[in-house]
Amino acid sequence: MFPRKKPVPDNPLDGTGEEMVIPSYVSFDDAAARTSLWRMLARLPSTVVSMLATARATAPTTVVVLLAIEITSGVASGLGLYSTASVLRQLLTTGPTPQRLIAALPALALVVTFLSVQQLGGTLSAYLSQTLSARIQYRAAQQLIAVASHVDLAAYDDPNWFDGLDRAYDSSMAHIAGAFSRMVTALGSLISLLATAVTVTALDPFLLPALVLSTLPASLAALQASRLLYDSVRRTSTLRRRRWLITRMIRNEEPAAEIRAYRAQPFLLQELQRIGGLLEQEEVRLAGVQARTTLLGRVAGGIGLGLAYGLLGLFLYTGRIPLAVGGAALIAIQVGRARLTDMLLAVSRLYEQSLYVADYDTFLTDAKGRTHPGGGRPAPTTPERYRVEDVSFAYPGAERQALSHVTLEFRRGQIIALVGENGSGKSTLAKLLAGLYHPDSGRIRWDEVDLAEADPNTVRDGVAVVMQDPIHWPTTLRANVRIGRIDRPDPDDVALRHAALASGADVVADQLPHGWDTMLSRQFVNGVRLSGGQEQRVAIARGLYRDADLIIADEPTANLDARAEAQVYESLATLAAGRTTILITHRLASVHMADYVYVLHDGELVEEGTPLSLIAEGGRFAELYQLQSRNYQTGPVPAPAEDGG
Ligand SMILES: Nc1ncnc2c1ncn2[C@@H]1O[C@H](COP(=O)(O)OP(=O)(O)OP(=O)(O)O)[C@@H](O)[C@H]1O
Repeated sequence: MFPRKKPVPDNPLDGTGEEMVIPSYVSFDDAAARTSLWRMLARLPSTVVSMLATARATAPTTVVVLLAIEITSGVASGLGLYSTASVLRQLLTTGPTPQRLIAALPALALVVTFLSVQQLGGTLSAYLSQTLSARIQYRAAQQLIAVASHVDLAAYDDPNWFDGLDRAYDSSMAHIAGAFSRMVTALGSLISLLATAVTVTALDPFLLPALVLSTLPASLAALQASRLLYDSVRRTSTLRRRRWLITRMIRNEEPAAEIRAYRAQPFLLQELQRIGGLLEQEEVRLAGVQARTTLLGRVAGGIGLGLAYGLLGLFLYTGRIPLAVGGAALIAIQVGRARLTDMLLAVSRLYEQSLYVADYDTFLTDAKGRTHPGGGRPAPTTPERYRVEDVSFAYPGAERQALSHVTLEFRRGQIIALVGENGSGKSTLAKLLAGLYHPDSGRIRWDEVDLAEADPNTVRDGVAVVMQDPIHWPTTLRANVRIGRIDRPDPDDVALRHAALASGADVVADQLPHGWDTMLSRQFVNGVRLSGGQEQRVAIARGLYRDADLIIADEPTANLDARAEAQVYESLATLAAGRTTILITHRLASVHMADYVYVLHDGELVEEGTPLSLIAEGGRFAELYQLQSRNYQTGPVPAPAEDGG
């Protein structure tokens, strides 16, 4: 069992131990994973229906052909068995051997024919089921990614979301296709089994229980072993994701320098070892319980088989069945056992995979619940007023509020600066203003439209965000800027060059070996890696190319040199005309370009006013401003002479 107590964090990378606890999101499914065998079997029909529906949506004709083939080969196997019994009957009657052989020939021909049909059907069915499985797998993975890419940003603050996503992705890639193949196998075996059961019953109805007795226990044990495996996979999913994150840090280019500079390898390796140890412990535990379960099943199966043969012997001894029928019954029992074993093993695998398919379905439902349904009032295209009304907001799962009762307002055309110390809530407020999150209480309005009721797509259309840590798309420089508004027609690159000029990205393009067509990722041939400042210029160009009414620039010049910074502020000032600009910055000198400043502290709005009035007031802003400007007045710059000369 995993420890449920928090371990003592002796490693800086130690988590709280929470990853060892089953997340609340999975508690329902976890309960399902611990359910009884009978409830487990009861869920199979819904899986079969869901798989058939997926398969029909993917390739309807193939599904029908596949089912027809399975039914044909199942019936052929039953008839083959019946013909085998006829052959035996002919061979075991009295009379000269050559005559008996000749008499058995027609039945023998039937056996060969039916077995050939069965073999041919099996081959065709395997081929069709494999191709269909591959198509189902790609379709499921595509659907999953499409749904995930549209969920609201808030999902990404919830660790359970990542667990669900990882599990569903693994399921869609590995198990959905497998579940379909298993279902075909189970269906084929079931049809064959029914045909065998009919044959056995035709020979003697009392032989049927013997058949069931000899197979059922081992198959039930297989089902139980599958359930145990699934339970274990669920319990370790967060842990495996953590291992994956750490190995990804070691594999990726970006953290490589810092890991080495800080010599952080021992910490990472120690953490990997810790996780590996826990997973190993779980594997050993699982192997033990699975082995016990399988052994019990086999012992019970052995007893069942003994009883079956005993029953057959009794029938022969008492003369209930003749020797010929006994021989045929022996073969039928063996064939029937093989069919039942095939079917129950396929069902056990199908059951196991049905749990993963359920994960996938649960994830899709969960993701839809986390996605704005679309629609709503269209946001105004050129709002005159933006209002934040008594807004409070805490990130999902966070104990502290990131914003508390914030009220402010600004008009179109203004440049608004949001300032405050680290963690004061500036970026959060900007994200709420952009409609990326919604307040827990209070409202954000563009004119009269409450963003919580607005169509998110129209809100997005009205905002250009230059993020603090912008994405670097692994594509060309040109596409990196154009992605700002991918559907904007710009045949002669006029808008592109305009945005580039204003942001300084034109200089970046001039410095690159293939100009605008340079690939911005070293993981591709001829790709390059930009410097932090160059990346920032490209991100600003992307924001400007978006040509939106509200520009949110979150620390847009943090990585820029002094000249580029001056250029960006100049451009922002020019672009601000007729638009609204929200500037988040720690460079308080640049705040002078703002019309109005809001100062946040611990999520609360503590000061507001024009830059000059705030400096004059001598409050928090003035204090931060003085602290920063002192850096420019000391050091190498000589203090002014006392006489003022
Ligand atoms: N995605 C998130 N999930 C949970 N908490 C978050 C998230 N983003 C920010 N926070 C928390 O919200 C608070 C406000 O963060 P925010 O990023 O808005 O501050 P900021 O003023 O922009 O800081 P900085 O100047 O460092 O960029 C902080 O306590 C931060 O830890």
